[in-house]
Amino acid sequence: MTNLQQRWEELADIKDELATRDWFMGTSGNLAIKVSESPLQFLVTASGKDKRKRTSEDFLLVDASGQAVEETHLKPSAETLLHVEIYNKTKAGCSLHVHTVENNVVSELYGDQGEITFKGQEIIKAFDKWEEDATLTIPIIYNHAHIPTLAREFSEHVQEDTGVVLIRNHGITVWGRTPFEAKKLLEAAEFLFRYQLRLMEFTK
Ligand SMILES: CSCCC(=O)C(=O)COP(=O)(O)O
Ligand SMILES: [Zn+2]
Repeated sequence: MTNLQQRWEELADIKDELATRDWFMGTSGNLAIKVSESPLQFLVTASGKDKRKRTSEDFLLVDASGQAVEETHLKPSAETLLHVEIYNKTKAGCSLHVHTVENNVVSELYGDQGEITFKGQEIIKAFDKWEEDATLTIPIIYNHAHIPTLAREFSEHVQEDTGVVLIRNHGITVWGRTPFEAKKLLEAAEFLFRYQLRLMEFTK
């Protein structure tokens, strides 16, 4: 199997797994995995597809500016520019974007603050924060319809090889050095969002 095929299968497996969680409602969401460093090329989901289906047209290879590397009728995800920022600025190997009801509600509740901070939660360790009083702050950015503008604002929060950003009333984007790490961060963030919403039900 070539490197490209291996990365394809890896991303397809993650897509299947996130699909079992019902995290691709209404064709939402997009995923990417780095294939080569120099030149920078990554696989990204084709736009507008039902990401619950596994097909030979699920992904296409794009370059450092998000353009398809080869002639294809497939369109890269409408949000490819966000993945472009991640791979150009960090050593991340995988980036995942999903819309869930929980991440949308949390982003709306805390959107005016521009961030949400979690503390006293064991699962914060998933973000490599091991101190007893560790806090995790997730930025929340405005959902600009103009994707280059969205990508520019998103880019301000892309500083490390791992990260997580909420886009208000839109969804979450996470990235990690490996697909395993990106998925771990996504699951941990969604756990925290569910916890927060559940807790609020009892503290009204
Ligand atoms: C119907 S969801 C609207 C677009 C979006 O936010 C998304 O995540 C999916 O867009 P893509 O072009 O990647 O399919
Ligand atoms: Zn989206």
